[in-house]
Amino acid sequence: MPMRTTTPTTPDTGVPRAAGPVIELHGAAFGYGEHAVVTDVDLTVRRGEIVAVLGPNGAGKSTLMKGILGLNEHLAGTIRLFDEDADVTRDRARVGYVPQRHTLSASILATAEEIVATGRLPRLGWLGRLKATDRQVVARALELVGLGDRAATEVTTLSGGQQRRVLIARALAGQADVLVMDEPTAGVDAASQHVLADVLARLVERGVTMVIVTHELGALERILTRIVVVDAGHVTFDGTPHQYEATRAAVHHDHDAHHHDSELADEEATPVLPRGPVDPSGDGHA
Ligand SMILES: Nc1ncnc2c1ncn2[C@@H]1O[C@H](COP(=O)(O)OP(=O)(O)OP(=O)(O)O)[C@@H](O)[C@H]1O
Repeated sequence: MPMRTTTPTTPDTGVPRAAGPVIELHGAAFGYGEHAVVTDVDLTVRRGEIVAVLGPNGAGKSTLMKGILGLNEHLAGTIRLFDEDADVTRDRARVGYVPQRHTLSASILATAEEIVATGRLPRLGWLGRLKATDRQVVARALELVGLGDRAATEVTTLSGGQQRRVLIARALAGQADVLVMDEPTAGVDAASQHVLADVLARLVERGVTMVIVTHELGALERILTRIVVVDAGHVTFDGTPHQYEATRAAVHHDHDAHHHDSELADEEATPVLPRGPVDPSGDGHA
């Protein structure tokens, strides 16, 4: 995995100024069949960024992530991965997917090690056999998420937070440069959220880029470099956590000024934000 560079960083995000784009969407639309769910998406994620994707239920967050991964219909615009047209990228395994935990069905009888080993499949030859080096990669991935001592444990007997870490290790075993995660902290208690955030922080130090769909920032907040809000199929905000907080504060201030004793104040966890700055690197290149 690539190491973090010593290139000068922007004070606001810590992301190297010259970090190249790993995901670039321009005017992109994704959906199912011919029905577009998210449209007009312009989004650039640079190496080393940790981007949270927020938004209400049904806003299109998962649809956008699946679009990046090539798992649904690409209906308009362009997608580039690692500076290559996504349709011709040979190495899609460089983008790892950590799905929601319920993909680990209770009926699966497999150890943590066996689940993580499936992450090697895109990297195996046509015989599909794990070699000694593959086993080492699997063991390292389990160690990296703090489950080195649980390799032989049945996944269904692990806690929710540990199962999520198994899924992260599976994506790491594919030696992904970018991890796209769907709700890694949902339903996980505060203490386990902090363990997960520590695991993700360790990955950041190794230069992994992350795009994380989440309903609430929680323990992830301290590791984020950027926040994107999706609402009703559109990106409605894209900026640093600092800019996000400032915008939220302004929205609430405005809201409170108009609804002093209204019950509406708590109605929406993610307020509809005006479109924010789209260039968190501050170098003029979105
Ligand atoms: N496989 C599918 N086929 C058809 N429509 C789908 C499919 N998956 C999602 N949708 C529709 O796309 C819209 C957006 O759903 P999506 O799951 O992307 O939202 P989300 O923001 O991730 O929501 P949540 O926070 O609840 O997970 C919804 O109207 C949903 O019904």
